[in-house]
Amino acid sequence: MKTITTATGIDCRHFINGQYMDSINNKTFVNTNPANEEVLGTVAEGGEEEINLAVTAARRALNGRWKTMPLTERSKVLRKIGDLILERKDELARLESLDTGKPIWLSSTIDIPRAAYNFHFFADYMTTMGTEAYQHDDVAINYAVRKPVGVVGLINPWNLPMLLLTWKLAPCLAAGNTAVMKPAEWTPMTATVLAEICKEAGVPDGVVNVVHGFGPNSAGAALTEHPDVDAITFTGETSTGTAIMKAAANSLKKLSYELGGKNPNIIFADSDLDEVLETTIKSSFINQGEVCLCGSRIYVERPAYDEFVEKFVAKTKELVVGDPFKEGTNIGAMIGKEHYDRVLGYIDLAREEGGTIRTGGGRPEGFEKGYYIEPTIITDLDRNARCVREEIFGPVVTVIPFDLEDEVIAQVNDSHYGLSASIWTNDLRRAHRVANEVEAGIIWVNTWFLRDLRTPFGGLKQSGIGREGGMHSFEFYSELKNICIKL
Ligand SMILES: O=C(O)C(=O)/C=C/C=C/O
Repeated sequence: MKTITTATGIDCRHFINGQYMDSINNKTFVNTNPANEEVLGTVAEGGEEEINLAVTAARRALNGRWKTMPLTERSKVLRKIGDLILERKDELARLESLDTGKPIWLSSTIDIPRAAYNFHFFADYMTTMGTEAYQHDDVAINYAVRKPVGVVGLINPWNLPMLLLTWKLAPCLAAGNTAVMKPAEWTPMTATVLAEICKEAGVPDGVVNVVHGFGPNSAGAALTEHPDVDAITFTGETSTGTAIMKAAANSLKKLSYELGGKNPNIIFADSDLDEVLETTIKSSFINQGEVCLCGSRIYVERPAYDEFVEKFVAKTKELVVGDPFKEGTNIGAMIGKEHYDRVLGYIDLAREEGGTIRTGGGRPEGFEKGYYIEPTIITDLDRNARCVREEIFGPVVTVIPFDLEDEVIAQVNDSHYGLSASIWTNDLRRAHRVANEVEAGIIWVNTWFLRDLRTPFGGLKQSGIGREGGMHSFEFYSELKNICIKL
């Protein structure tokens, strides 16, 4: 594997049964850097044949060394993966920023360290797991044992590629499963390197497999339809989630989904505005707004509305959009042309819907190449405007005033999403009351994206199915068997 010494990328091949390999038909597709539209390398284009090879390897590996390996040894392997990720942090951060367009400081301080922590966390957590037992009078004793689900398909998004891949792969392996990973076509590089890191850490051949591909009838579709894949875990757009569910239905696969969101950020007038602004800049624009948890619907209690908007616009204007590898860049490039056009389309729609663009609103000056969009704040939109209701997944937020608590809760809950929400207030009772009423799976009060990996993580409604995190990951990545012994 060519390590990164220049601003170029690497060629990405499949990783099946412990070996890198090209596609059987030698087909490849080009991987492009969204920050300058230059070629980073080629990617093996996988399909049904490569998925079949990977699933066969994963099935065989289920009953090999991985099954007989003592729990403490498997825990050490996961810990070693985390260690090796940290050893290669700079290389992995560079690859992640080349693939995604996100600033290198973000890859280096969040994406890659969190990827390592995902493995370190589950390496520890897996050794603390218990199950349950019940004494049935003097008649019988019942006890439950956890067994792996089996072969798991991991279909990975492009916004936080390594953070999210490891968030799923770590518990998947901790529970004794084997994995076939399908990275997003725009971000193949860190997943490709992760495969060799797993092998170096002692993961037996066939336990971890990577198959690249894109578009319809590709590796992703083959993985979701494969009869010998027991479960699918997916993070991404709600519409793709629906398609996967249909494909997985015939073989009744177990599904874990973290899907889209249109997350409210509710700011009451009694909150500390400076503290609110510092976090709201992040929850609005970090990672180019390409985070499913971003607070893209901002509701401000009317007494604080004008001051908030004025200060929020001023701070947003200070943000630097540009080269992900340049010191001082706050916002990098969007993932690719298609998404760039889609987000710009929403900004145009906001104008048509009567919105006022307070700052941003398009492509920044001075960029010949690359998919850059200015951080954009929109006010004066009706609550039913599409830009208020639909996920934009870019550096674009709407700000809406409200007067009454019940009013803002009703507006916030009037959505088919229900992933996360932030609530800002110093009124303790109101914080609990509003948190209790908001329909979302993840609520932050006076903060955002503060993560404790033991907590249940996932969305309601069309934002997801199931929860991952701590015990909840094991609920998904294992099967509980109850054994009843007659005394
Ligand atoms: O922090 C996490 O565990 C996580 O899953 C973040 C998801 C962000 C999606 O865009």
